[in-house]
Amino acid sequence: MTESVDVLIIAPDLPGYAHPGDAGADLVSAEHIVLEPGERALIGTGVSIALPDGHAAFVVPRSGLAAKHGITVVNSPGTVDAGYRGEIKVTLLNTDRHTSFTVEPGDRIAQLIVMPVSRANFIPVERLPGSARGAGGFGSTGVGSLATTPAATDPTISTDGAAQTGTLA
Ligand SMILES: O=c1ccn([C@H]2C[C@H](O)[C@@H](COP(=O)(O)OP(=O)(O)OP(=O)(O)O)O2)c(=O)[nH]1
Ligand SMILES: [Mg+2]
Repeated sequence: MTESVDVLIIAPDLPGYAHPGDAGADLVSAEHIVLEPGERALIGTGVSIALPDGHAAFVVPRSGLAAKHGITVVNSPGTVDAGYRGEIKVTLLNTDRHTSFTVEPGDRIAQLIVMPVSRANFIPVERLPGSARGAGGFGSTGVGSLATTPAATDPTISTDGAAQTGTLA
């Protein structure tokens, strides 16, 4: 954890970090809502913020709700832009196939992570510089256990020809 930043906020209750060093501050629901199995809803938090320039906040699921109830955030991580002054809302989804999930006002439904972000200057080029990974992705190093992955056990084995040339047309 690096330095803290000042975030201006309008909220009935301030989002809270449960422990020192936590990255996520819990967001609570401002609404009562019942999510049927497979149902999603856009839920208000009553929170509006002004982030410092060069920062964004990300709305991410709580692992406890995910593991115990199958509750997640549809667009995770939801991106809150520094210039956004509206209410932060959470697109909660009940992935459980059998059990509904009830949200009450004050329930902690997601968490907010404030991060520095870079703005990119997108520079058009004909070729990209080479890299060890090259164009390998989407399981190119094997799926699952590292022990059964040739590329992980023998670094001299390349799993993708593009990684040798290191260029993309
Ligand atoms: O989980 C989220 C995601 C976004 N927002 C707010 C803050 C963000 O700055 C704004 C726009 O989000 P995004 O850019 O992801 O949505 P969009 O569909 O591209 O909408 P827009 O056209 O307004 O940019 O909505 C939330 O409150 N919760
Ligand atoms: Mg947008």
